Amino acid sequence: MPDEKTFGAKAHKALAKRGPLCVGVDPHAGLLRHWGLNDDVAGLERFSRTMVEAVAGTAAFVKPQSAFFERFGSKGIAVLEKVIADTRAAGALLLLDAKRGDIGSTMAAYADAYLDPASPLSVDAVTASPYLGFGSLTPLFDLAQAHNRGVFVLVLTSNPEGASVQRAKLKDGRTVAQSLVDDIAALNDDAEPLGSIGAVIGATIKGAPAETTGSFAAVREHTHGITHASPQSDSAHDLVKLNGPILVPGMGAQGGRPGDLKRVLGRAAAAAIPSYSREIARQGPSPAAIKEAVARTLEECRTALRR
Ligand SMILES: O=C(O)c1cc(=O)[nH]c(=O)n1[C@@H]1O[C@H](COP(=O)(O)O)[C@@H](O)[C@H]1O
Repeated sequence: MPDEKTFGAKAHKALAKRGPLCVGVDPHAGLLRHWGLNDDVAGLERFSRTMVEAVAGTAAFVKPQSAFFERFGSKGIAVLEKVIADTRAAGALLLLDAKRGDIGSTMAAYADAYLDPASPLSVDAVTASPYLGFGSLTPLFDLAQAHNRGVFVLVLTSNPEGASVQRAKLKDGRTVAQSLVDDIAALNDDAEPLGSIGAVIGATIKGAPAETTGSFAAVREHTHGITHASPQSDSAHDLVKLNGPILVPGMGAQGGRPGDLKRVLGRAAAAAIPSYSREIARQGPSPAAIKEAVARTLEECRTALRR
């Protein structure tokens, strides 16, 4: 029986209603300059709140990147709190890109910061790094479940350096990335219509899932010098069982295109959340130009995912 209150159900509904798009709010110093703003707290606030005002009524998801706010200290965090409130009011789901990962006891404090409804930084879902071990994220998963929030676990990141860790092989022959997918799948288990634990898979990764290649070429291609390779292993990025939303960064500025969504995700592309930051923000500061870019990008993603 589907539980409509869970983050997975809300993400599923948002994808169906608003369409497959996440807009990142990444106030780079260069973008502030491009908008004619100073690289200070006032510039940060003007940029971020203009972005939210232009996109959060249309895009299903808005994803502020915490680092750009943190660099201004407490005043920057205060702006992030306003961004969170504005996004909520406009009806988009809030993903905070914080990429936290620590020992379990500290992870519990991160969970309180981002997923406890009483926190001023409380959001719908947060990104997390599993490289202290997937199990170290358990406090985050537990609080997410308790409060109907979500977690997006980094699996195959959009940067080329990620492959050296993520494509490395475990003793059982699976890649680290595949073991993460399997761990997430176990948490999402029989959730309907979608589990609340998501994966992050960059649009820029090379190769394709096992289901479309029928081989493990994808894994071999993306090794950047590391030798993997046994075709009999069951370790390509097989996403079919994931049963969770898939955040797909690397779109636009990093070279990912809507046509990459199906190439990278195969059948799991139905749960794709393509995410663009700089490509959309570069169209500013005119809110009308930002809105236009959102509408055009959403249509391109819709079309690519329909095919
Ligand atoms: O978790 C993320 O959002 C993320 C994961 C990843 O693999 N690659 C990646 O670029 N990101 C984030 O997505 C955003 C990409 O920004 P643009 O390249 O400007 O679209 C940045 O905020 C990154 O920190």
